[in-house]
Amino acid sequence: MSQVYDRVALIGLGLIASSMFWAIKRAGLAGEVTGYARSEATRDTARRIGLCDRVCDTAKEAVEGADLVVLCVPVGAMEAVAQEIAPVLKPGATVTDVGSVKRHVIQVVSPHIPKGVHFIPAHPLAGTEHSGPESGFAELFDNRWSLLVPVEGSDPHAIARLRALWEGMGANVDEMDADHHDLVLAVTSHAPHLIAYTMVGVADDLRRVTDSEVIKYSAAGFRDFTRIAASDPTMWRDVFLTNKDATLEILGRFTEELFALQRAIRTGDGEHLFDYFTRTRAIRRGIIDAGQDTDAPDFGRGKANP
Ligand SMILES: NC(=O)c1ccc[n+]([C@@H]2O[C@H](COP(=O)([O-])OP(=O)(O)OC[C@H]3O[C@@H](n4cnc5c(N)ncnc54)[C@H](O)[C@@H]3O)[C@@H](O)[C@H]2O)c1
Ligand SMILES: O=C(O)C(=O)C[C@]1(C(=O)O)C=C[C@@H](O)C=C1
Repeated sequence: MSQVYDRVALIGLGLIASSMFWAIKRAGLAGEVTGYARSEATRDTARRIGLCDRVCDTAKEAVEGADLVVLCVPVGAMEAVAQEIAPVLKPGATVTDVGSVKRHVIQVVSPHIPKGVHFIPAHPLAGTEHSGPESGFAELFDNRWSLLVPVEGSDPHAIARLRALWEGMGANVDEMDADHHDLVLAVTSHAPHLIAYTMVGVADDLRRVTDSEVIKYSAAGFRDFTRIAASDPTMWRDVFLTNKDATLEILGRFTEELFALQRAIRTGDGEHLFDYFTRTRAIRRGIIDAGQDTDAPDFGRGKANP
């Protein structure tokens, strides 16, 4: 892979920024990568582990002269960072972000982007429950989607360049409108996280009744919930506060379906339960067949589990 940008600046040195750094280095996609994080402790850690070619003590210093600036902070911090770096953005540079919500980021960041600077929001659909500068790894984006959400009048050449960066980091790239993005992610990511947080909260409430049995006999389903519910509280608080409408819409539908299932259990309607689970099983199969669950073990599909 050849170099896509001369200089890239990463603002906020957590899971996504550190993974981007290692993926950029793996493929030689940038000449120099600078980085900035708000806390001195994070900057020290970054310097110690060689995260970024140059770690700067201010966001402005990191951004000066950069051809690409990537905002890798929680969604609720995007506006303040955009406002701070705006005066030093290089004409012709591109600003992008990796936030999990897109309409809100566009609303609060766009007004701060000077004329002559491109703004192309993005969102990699890849992550883990870990956060911070030491949690990143070069393979995070391999074979995952990264969605570009161009705003009105986005320059096609700048979009193509950002696409080349994400493809160079191993991702498959698609473009999507911001509102559609926020609705899709409310279904596939935001509501599921809230449900996991709730389920683990319920288990915690029951702790006095069950002692430590919930942990001791934790079955696979609950373990998956605990992994998701260990995700960063700041990040997820911001996601729910900024993707309010779409999340509430999906939770409304979720509650209706939950009530229907609750009723089927109470009335002994096995047919309803069986049909429902048959339909949802087919969705899982579809995801695996589309090759989008790289973590899924092969359960011998087509043999014992067709
Ligand atoms: N974790 C995921 O699974 C995931 C996946 C895709 C996208 N995202 C999005 O990526 C962004 C970063 O998430 P992450 O998982 O890398 O988070 P993280 O917690 O690992 O890192 C965030 C970094 O931003 C820094 N920061 C916070 N406020 C700041 C500010 N005002 N100025 C400068 N730095 C600040 C923090 O100190 C930290 O270093 C978020 O917007 C999130 O929604 C996360
Ligand atoms: O795998 C995980 O741990 C994640 O939660 C990653 C995940 C997701 O929901 O898939 C979380 C938030 C993002 O914005 C994108 C990806």
